[in-house]
Amino acid sequence: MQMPKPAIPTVDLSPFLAAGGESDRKKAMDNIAEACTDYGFFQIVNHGVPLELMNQAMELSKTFFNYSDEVKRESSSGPDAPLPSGYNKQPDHSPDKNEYLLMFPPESPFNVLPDNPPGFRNTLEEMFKHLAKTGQMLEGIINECLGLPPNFLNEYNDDRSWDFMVTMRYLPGTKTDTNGISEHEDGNLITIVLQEDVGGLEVCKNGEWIPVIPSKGTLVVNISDVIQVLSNKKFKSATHRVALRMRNKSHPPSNPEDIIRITNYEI
Ligand SMILES: O=C(O)CCC(=O)C(=O)O
Ligand SMILES: [Fe+2]
Repeated sequence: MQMPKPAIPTVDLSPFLAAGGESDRKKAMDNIAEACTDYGFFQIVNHGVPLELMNQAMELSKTFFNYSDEVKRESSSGPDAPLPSGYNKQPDHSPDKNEYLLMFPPESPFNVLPDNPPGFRNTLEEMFKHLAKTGQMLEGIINECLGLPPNFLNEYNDDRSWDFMVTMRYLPGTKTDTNGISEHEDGNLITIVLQEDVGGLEVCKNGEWIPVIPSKGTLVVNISDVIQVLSNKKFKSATHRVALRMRNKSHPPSNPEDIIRITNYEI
């Protein structure tokens, strides 16, 4: 008999946002510590990012990515830019099949954000602010889970101007070419991913690939290298990848070209 695959745990963050009781908070922290130790990944619900805003960001991203390459490239920072912000597409020879729009915090002078579709820029800026707030809250929680000095993670890098957010579309693969992002670990502090309902994100645990099952309104959190080092490897910076073979009968996306992610990287 085949054993069911283990699932990446989901944690309710409401005790940290509302006036939650101490015991609910402690329970959530224990779940997070266990998830970070076992997988380096967990999912969060009741995180404070409005569902309507997340839906809007996804919808407007789809509209943007459906524009022609020529229009999208109007939001590219160009080869001489000091930083790779704005629109970019992986070159044809790249093993990773995706295109993306990268931004720094809303006030960054390096941002190159599109004017269209209307409201897109503002929506992305709002998403950034919300995810940054969620990131700060998670840093506080992880700080406590690890027993670090109070506020250590929030203060270790108090210059948040290099945090960045990527809105990405995975390109349609082929039968044999299912790679969205090759396996890797993230080099930052923590990463927060808004997965669309098509999934595709997989985490490696003991050599086995475990899918992160998407669920409406849920965000994925992954521990990255900095926390792995600070925790002396207690918390894992897990190897993960995006495999686009979810275009099967069990999980068909409404339109296979609309596989959108919004990912925020706390540096
Ligand atoms: O799109 C995803 O689900 C994950 C993206 C990712 O791993 C990354 O951008 O580092
Ligand atoms: Fe990653």
